[in-house]
Amino acid sequence: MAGTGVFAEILDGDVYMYYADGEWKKSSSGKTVAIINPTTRKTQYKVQACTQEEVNKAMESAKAAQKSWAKTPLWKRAELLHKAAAILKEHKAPIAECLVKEIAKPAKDAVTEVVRSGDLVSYTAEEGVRILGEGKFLVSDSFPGNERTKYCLTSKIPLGVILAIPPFNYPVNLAVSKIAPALIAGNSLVLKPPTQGAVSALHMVHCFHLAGFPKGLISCVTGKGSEIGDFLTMHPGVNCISFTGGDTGIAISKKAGMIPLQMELGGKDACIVLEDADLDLVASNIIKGGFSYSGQRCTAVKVVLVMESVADALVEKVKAKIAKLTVGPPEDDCDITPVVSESSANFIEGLVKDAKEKGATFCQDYKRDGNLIWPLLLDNVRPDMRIAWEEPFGPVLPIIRINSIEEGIHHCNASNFGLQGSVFTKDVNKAILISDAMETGTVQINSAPARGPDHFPFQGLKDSGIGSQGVANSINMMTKIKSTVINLPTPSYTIGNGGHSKL
Ligand SMILES: NC(=O)c1ccc[n+]([C@@H]2O[C@H](COP(=O)([O-])OP(=O)(O)OC[C@H]3O[C@@H](n4cnc5c(N)ncnc54)[C@H](O)[C@@H]3O)[C@@H](O)[C@H]2O)c1
Repeated sequence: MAGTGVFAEILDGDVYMYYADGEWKKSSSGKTVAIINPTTRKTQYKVQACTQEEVNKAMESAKAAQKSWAKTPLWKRAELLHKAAAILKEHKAPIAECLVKEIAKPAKDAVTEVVRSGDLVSYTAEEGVRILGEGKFLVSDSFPGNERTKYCLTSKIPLGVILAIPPFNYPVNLAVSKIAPALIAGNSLVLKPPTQGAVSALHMVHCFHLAGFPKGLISCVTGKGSEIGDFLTMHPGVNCISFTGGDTGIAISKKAGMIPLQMELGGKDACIVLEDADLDLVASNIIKGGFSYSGQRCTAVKVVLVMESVADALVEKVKAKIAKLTVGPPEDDCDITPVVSESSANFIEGLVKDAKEKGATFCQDYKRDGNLIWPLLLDNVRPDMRIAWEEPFGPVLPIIRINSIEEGIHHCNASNFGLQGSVFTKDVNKAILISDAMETGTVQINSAPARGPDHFPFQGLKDSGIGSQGVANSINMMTKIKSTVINLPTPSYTIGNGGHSKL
């Protein structure tokens, strides 16, 4: 159970402690932040509201710890990461329980998130020893005007202290996807978990603690993003920010100093359906893509752009599948569970009302109880409706009927987002042309958008982000190239098998 067994150490009374300098600590603020269970809408957990002074201390120890960590052999760093991964997987049940209670993630998906996170940590350790185990050797005579008088040795060096800020919807997976690459590359890390999801993240951090990482190397400071957020992101001790979330990321990018940024932000992933598409395949992908975790995924299908001639048939198939979705608490492993907060539910309701006023066709009755919103398909959505452009982050999916492929591409590209998109057709040549025309970081052919598998590159264009994620990309992003150039007094060439060089 959460907060018991090995995790009893992270709890003080009924308040979860924050982690810094290798220890679980109470904040001197005396204040706590309540974590509301989205299902019961009552306080489920409490975490420390850290002060700016405590953030400063965490930054200082991160800086000190990084210096010796960077001198720790790569294989030893990898070994510790493998150990943390195993501990994480061993304790999947209590961590999954937190995900169920804090963010209403369906029980089975919650377990999957923890196991996937353990796998991600191990994979990153392995990928890291290969990527970081290689450098480059360049010779100068390939560039015009140069003789072979310079040998350039390059290797990848750490950046320093990485600030990691994940969102609520994958508080464990999107935290380890920053922690593991940072650590394998020789960086230290300060984690600011989302409020909803903080306790899952603290349990996950304890697994790293139990693995025996040096003190100060990882810390986890809790508190309101609005209170310590700016202080963290503008902190002079931070050498790189890896952020996943919504528009907050755009504001952070503008405020952050001259440091590398990895920003994975919102999306409005379009699903373009051509006349020759396998409609059963499309319908099941729309259900999986649009409604799993109640639509609260960055890569959820967020708008369907379907050719008019097949729209009626597709809508019928999707409606039939929606009717089979179970709606209820995450503990019962329902398909549709309460959305993360009341304000999120209110926002979704605002989009639904706007669509109603402007004449969208409701394929089901709109139904809401607290934070629980029943799955809703809105047909005949038009570009003047907010739902055509905004990210509901809930189980509401708009369908826009199109009369040409160009119309679909135009709608996709008119969005300020450019995370992923998908195209359904049996004509692979058309699919490639459409993929090239869509201004998104990834296009899925004949499948719903998805971030995984976690070693695939993952990136957004436009307001959807800066940089690229995925195991290898994150490792590279959290390093910098360092060169050492050996200068020879005279050119030196090797002849190989042909004879002896004249010395
Ligand atoms: N592209 C991706 O990889 C990806 C993945 C998952 C979610 N998302 C996006 O995340 C959003 C949903 O997540 P959310 O509601 O947690 O996003 P959010 O932007 O509200 O919050 C993200 C994180 O930022 C923190 N934060 C808030 N204010 C801050 C500040 N001033 N300074 C520093 N940190 C601050 C939050 O506490 C949280 O940890 C959606 O828009 C979704 O599309 C994107």
